[in-house]
Formats: sequence, structure tokens, C-alpha cells
Amino acid sequence: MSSSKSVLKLALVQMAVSANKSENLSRAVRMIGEAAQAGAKIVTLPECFNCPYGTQFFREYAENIPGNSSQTLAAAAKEHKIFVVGGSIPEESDGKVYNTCTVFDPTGTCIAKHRKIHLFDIDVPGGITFKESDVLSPGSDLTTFTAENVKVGVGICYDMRFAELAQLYCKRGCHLLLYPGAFNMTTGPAHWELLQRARALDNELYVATASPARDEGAGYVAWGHSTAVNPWGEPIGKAGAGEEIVYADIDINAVEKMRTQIPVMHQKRPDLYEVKDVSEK
Ligand SMILES: NC(=O)CC(=O)C(=O)O
Repeated sequence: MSSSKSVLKLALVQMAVSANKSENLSRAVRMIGEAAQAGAKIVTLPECFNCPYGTQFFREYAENIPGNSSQTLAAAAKEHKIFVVGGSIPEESDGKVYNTCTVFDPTGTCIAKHRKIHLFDIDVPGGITFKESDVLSPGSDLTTFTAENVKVGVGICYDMRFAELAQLYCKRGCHLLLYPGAFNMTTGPAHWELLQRARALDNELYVATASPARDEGAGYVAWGHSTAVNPWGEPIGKAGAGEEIVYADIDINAVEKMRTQIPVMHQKRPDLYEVKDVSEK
């Protein structure tokens, strides 16, 4: 790995998730430690890392933030002096349940919280039917944070399908988009990598995903294949289906280089079309 200050090592933890919440938390803490030992400065967990992915589970596993799961991640971030992007957990707040990602800095402070904006409501006959909105409420905020000199935009899984969200993160100066996610055996092979490469190339930045490991016995079978893609649109790290940690170097110089060489950012035609940032405060 380059010793340049512009390079940050990212780890994508593709962990097995069971019905046992405390086992999931212990596993997450152990794998965060392993990634930190390997030199990672940002460690990302999967969507629903403490709970099986399914509408029948979200209410039962839901917690307040701060709560046991988020405090466990805060302690891990502080112990290893790294950024932890806490995949997601079902969050309970004011009687509603959200699919929420918390982000901790190397002091263990929660510096960002992203509630999944676009709920996964789909019906593919012969493939998959899922309706998160039966139980979950959507978030309404874009979420960014800065890790050393890398600006990161956060989305959760289905959020990745919305090109406009990624464009707004790009407009806000992000170098990396992180999407904890759990695609499935229908949409995973078809769309998972394609979407990451599309978001990366359109916006000339890094895109990375962290999925749960595949469990063929689960009600919802995750595709796995946690991936990192560079600004050129090339996968630079990719898991298989099982439990593993994927590493990728995030180099903001590579983002700048791509944007200089192919300067689409400056060649847009706002006189003809524009993605407006209506939510910036
Ligand atoms: N699980 C999701 O939120 C999204 C997904 O699986 C898909 O878009 O496909």
C-alpha cells in the first residue's frame, strides 16, 4: 500500500448474520478488530448486521440510537482508533422503525446517522417480492462525513438504485460512496455490480458495498459479493458469497485525476438539465 497521505485503506466486512443479536455483535466486533489489525482506517459493516433481513424481524430487533448495538460499535471504533460505518440496524424512534446506519470516528463519537431514504418495495414475479414499507419509515436526509481527507456519502442498499442521490453526493464533494446493502439471488447477479460501476463512473468517484455473507438457509438469501469500484469504473476488490473481509485503497488523487482527464463535471448542460440539491441546509 502506498504511504501517501491521500490513500486511506477501506475494509468491507462481509459477515455472517444469524438470528442471535449478541452473537452478531460479537462477530462484528471481532471482524472490525481483524480489519483494523490489517491497517484499515474505515471499516464498513453490512446492512442489517445485527438482525436477519426481513420485515418480520425489524420491529423485534429494533433499538434506540444510542443503544446497545451503536454503543458496541462506538467502543470498537475508539479501541482501534478507526472510523466504523455501522452497516445498518433497525432503529426505533418515536414509535417508528427506520433502517439506519451510524458512523463513528476514531474517538468513538457518532458523527453521522443515515436512515435509508428509499424503501425496498419491489415485486418481481418468479423472483422476489419485498415490502419494507410494511414496517419501516423512510429517512429524509442526505448523509456525508469526512474521514481524514476523504469525503464520504452514505446510502443503504436500495438507495444505490437512485442515480440522483449519488449525483448530489458528488456535487457535495464526495470522493467515496458507501452503501451497506443486502441484494438477493434475483437482483444481485443482475444489478449489484452494475449499479456500483454505474454510480462510480457517472460521478467519477469510488463506490463500495458491504453485504452479509450468503446463508442458503435464511428466509432472505443475500447475494454477498461486497465490492469496491474505482473512479474508472473498475472493481478493485470483490468478495465471493461467504464470510470474508475485502480491502481497497481509496486514493483521492485518483478521483482528481479521473475528473481532470475526463472532465464531465464541467461539461454538464444545466441550461438543458440539472439535478438540484433541494435539501442542502
Ligand atoms: N435490499 C435492498 O434494499 C435492495 C435490493 O435488494 C435491490 O435493490 O435489489
